[in-house]
Amino acid sequence: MITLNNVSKAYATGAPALNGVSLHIKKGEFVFIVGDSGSGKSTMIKLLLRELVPTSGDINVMGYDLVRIRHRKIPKFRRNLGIVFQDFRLLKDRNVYENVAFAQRIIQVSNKEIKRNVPSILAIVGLAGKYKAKPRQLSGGEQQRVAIARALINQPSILLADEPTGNLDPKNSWEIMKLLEQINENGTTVLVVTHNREIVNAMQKRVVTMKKGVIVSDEEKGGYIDED
Ligand SMILES: Nc1ncnc2c1ncn2[C@@H]1O[C@H](COP(=O)(O)OP(=O)(O)OP(=O)(O)O)[C@@H](O)[C@H]1O
Repeated sequence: MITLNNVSKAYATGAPALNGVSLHIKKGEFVFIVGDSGSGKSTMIKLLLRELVPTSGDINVMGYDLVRIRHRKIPKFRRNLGIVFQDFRLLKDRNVYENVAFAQRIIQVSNKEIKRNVPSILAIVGLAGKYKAKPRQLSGGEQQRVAIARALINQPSILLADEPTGNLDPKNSWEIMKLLEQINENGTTVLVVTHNREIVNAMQKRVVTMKKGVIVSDEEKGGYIDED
């Protein structure tokens, strides 16, 4: 489903952000990517989204060769991916329903289908009663649920979450992680970049640890490795 083969990425300045990274993630896995600030986690996410191209090495996601993919095929490739960020990135002047529906309008789903799909995804994320609310009327945890609904509405095979609990308190963080786990149990491959040590240790999932652009450990049912 996701294969990185000896991938390096150097920016114009500084040491390479990724340096010879190889990683294979199978369909249906739940994987945490952890590591210090600057270890290369965001760079890896950007490479998987094809926002960046590696300096060397190969990346294959869902059968797409992301080094050689043609530009016009990138939007279609990205439909396989849902993405959630630390800062939610909701449309502030639109209500919950519209924030989620928007992702379907972009790919020209009919209004009739949108009216069926949006309530059903809002029920899955536990927001059925809040469809008229604007983002500012919601808690951080609720806003992240809207973002997750938006990421899932087009039924991606892979969900990428970049620090999804970075702005949340422990209770909401835990609820969001449980929701991601449930989504994974329903068949979506889930990758979560996080600094949340307690959650990583408690969840007993695969943990890939990065340091200075290399993978220093990759463990099934792993934990958060302390620095030094
Ligand atoms: N656009 C850029 N130009 C130059 N260097 C960059 C750029 N983006 C990232 N870097 C550098 O690449 C390295 C890896 O950065 P990256 O953002 O991937 O780390 P990270 O693990 O996601 O960090 P954080 O946890 O703080 O988000 C860092 O040394 C960073 O300074």
